[in-house]
Amino acid sequence: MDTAIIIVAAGRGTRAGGEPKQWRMLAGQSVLARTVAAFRGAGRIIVVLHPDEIVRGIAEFAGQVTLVAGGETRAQSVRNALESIDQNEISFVLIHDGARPMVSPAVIGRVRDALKKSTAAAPALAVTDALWTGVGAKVTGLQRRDGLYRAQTPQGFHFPAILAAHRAHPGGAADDVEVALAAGLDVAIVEGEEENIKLTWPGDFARAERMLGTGMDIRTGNGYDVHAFTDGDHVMLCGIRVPHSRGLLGHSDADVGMHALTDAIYGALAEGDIGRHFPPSDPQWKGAASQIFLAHAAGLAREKDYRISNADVTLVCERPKIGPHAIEMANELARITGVEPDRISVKATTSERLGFTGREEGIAALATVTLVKP
Ligand SMILES: Nc1ccn([C@@H]2O[C@H](COP(=O)(O)OP(=O)(O)OP(=O)(O)O)[C@@H](O)[C@H]2O)c(=O)n1
Ligand SMILES: C[C@](O)(CO)[C@H](O)COP(=O)(O)O
Repeated sequence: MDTAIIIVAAGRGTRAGGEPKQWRMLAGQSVLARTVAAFRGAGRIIVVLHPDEIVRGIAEFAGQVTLVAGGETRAQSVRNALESIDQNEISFVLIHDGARPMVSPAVIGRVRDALKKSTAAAPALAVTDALWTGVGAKVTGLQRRDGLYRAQTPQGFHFPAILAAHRAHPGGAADDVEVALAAGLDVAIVEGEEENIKLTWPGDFARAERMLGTGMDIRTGNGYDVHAFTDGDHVMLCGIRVPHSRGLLGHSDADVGMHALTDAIYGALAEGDIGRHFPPSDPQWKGAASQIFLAHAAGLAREKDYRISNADVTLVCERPKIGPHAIEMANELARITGVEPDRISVKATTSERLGFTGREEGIAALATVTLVKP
């Protein structure tokens, strides 16, 4: 193999906090293991580790990679790796941050291809946001963005050229393109990828998990409620006043469908039930419109970054007939919860005249909800 891959992972990850970021787990694999895996088959892999972590590196990568002790700075870590390479065996080097585990074969391929024509090549993304200068959280001026790029790795080089450039450099370069430019090398820009992020700040890990599709949290909850009939001329069901020869008995407006849905949301959030948030012993909820309860549960879900993916409510009664009102009911539940109407279903069934609903002593309702946190 005439290509060496240098993966620098000797930093302390102070901005990310906690354990050095290369060792943290990302979707069931350490960041560094994921980065190393991305380069398997692309060349001879050299991993640069903090001197105190060489033993750990041997345990994790024995026989798969060559380990080199890093230096005080990124540039010094790269230099240590370059000096360890035999010039007779290697023609090209790709230098990559261990903290960029999301690098794709496409980006690696583009850098390698560009080295056929250029002594140096690196991936980057053109700046798309407007750029300002600022002091103390105040905008002080504008910066043209034409011709500005965000640099990524792997940065690729003809080996003798980058070795000489590093030997000649005074140190302190942010990356190897800076070292190459200082030595007068031409550097080709190839297309980078948004996904090729460098894990730098604490929030970057959740972002990477989301990109890998493993950060999604999906929860389901169910709710069940019953209210007995009493004297009256209407019932409130899923927020709709339905004329009927009887009413429903309850502390609030006895909207059995809305209560079941509210409890389903609380259940998915592991937040108890309506009684916990709106105690029946509290006189202020006497005769209350149940949309207060549902809006509270939906708001709690939003506060916790969940959105309602869908909800399904089933009303169990012989009468009144629900069919003519079902769409209006679903629309009302959608309005209160703030979701699209086609994500809410309201349907009904009789219990074939069996049991308390069959004897028309009351109405029962069941609800299922799915909450998603992306
Ligand atoms: N002395 C150093 C410093 C950094 N790196 C590596 O260079 C890459 C990019 O650096 P950065 O994101 O700055 O990592 P850290 O130096 O670990 O982070 P921080 O600056 O937050 O401490 C990382 O993979 C890091 O491990 C290195 O090998 N040797
Ligand atoms: C090498 C690099 O990742 C290219 O974008 C970057 O320069 C590293 O910068 P940092 O200052 O070490 O975060």
